[in-house]
Amino acid sequence: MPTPYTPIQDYYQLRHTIGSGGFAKVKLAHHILTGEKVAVKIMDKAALGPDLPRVQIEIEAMKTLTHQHVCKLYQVLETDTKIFMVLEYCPGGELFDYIVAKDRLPEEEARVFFRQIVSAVAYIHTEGYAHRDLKPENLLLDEAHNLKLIDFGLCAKPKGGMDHQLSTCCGSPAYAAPELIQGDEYLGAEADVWSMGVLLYALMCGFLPFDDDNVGALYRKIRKGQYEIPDWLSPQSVDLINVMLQVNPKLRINVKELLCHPWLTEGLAEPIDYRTKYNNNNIDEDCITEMSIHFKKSKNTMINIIKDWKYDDTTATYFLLLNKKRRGKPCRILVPP
Ligand SMILES: COc1cc(O)cc(Nc2ccc(C(=O)Nc3ccccc3)c(OCCC[NH3+])c2)c1
Repeated sequence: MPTPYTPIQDYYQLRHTIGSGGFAKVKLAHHILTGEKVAVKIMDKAALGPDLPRVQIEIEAMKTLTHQHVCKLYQVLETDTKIFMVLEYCPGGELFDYIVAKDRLPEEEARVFFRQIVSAVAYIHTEGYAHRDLKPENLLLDEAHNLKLIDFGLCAKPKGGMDHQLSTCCGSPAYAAPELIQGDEYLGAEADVWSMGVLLYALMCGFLPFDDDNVGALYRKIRKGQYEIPDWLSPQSVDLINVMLQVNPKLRINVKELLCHPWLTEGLAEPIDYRTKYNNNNIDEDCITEMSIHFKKSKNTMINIIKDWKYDDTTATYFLLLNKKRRGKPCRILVPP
């Protein structure tokens, strides 16, 4: 049965499936104009049902988040029955599988990864978002072995800002903060710090601080906040885990303090730089030139079209050309104008 025509094929050559989850599957694809590889997350609207609004929330979040450690959204296409999210290609797979394969990570390697995780989370918090589902499965490795945060399906942008209390319980139990599973009102940013504490523990230990097959028993352990400290952990790392896994969110370290914790800044002259390396306000010259030739527009017109950020093929072509340039490849469109 040939795949029914979808507009996605005007812009991408779809390849094999690289992942499938609840109501989505992810396929490898090539962007026709630039030749760049991407991941296309394909969702069936009917199957999404009541979860459809979560996808809209994620797409709106992804449109404002551009950061070196957040998986980039390039384009969104919608048909009557499907939603396509064209995403940054992360061939290194999940951090979860990487930890399992190595049993646990040496402290130095865990520190490099954790700096990337903290910078991604600090960035999304400054943009007003909490992720709320931080876990190794939601951190992918790109081809340069850098981490990319994915899956903002549970993220929240509280209307009243990051100090506004949230109440919906979500995310994976083993990484969920006590106040979140307690059903109390909670701050997304504080809950994300707890999840990062569980993540750091998993990175350096290879197992979870709170674990139990019985969910009730697991919740009790999380609320007690007691966990084993293996003898291979250094005193500094134990201190950091301790201040992140504080049951009382008001006693828990916050992201700003996290960025200058001694364990994280070891060997550095200043706190972790979490700012994005992208600047969507000054459009890259080489990309404008290439695109204005291909699309037969003046440079000024091309700049204004790009600055609409419609997340159509123009947005995708711009970011993918920028990616090519960053990887030292020629900033060229492969198809004749
Ligand atoms: C914002 O970024 C998002 C949001 C979201 O909802 C889902 C994803 N999921 C992704 C993105 C990229 C890949 C990927 O590139 N995978 C891959 C590529 C080549 C070889 C192997 C894997 C992705 O993979 C899903 C399977 C990973 N276990 C999911 C990003």
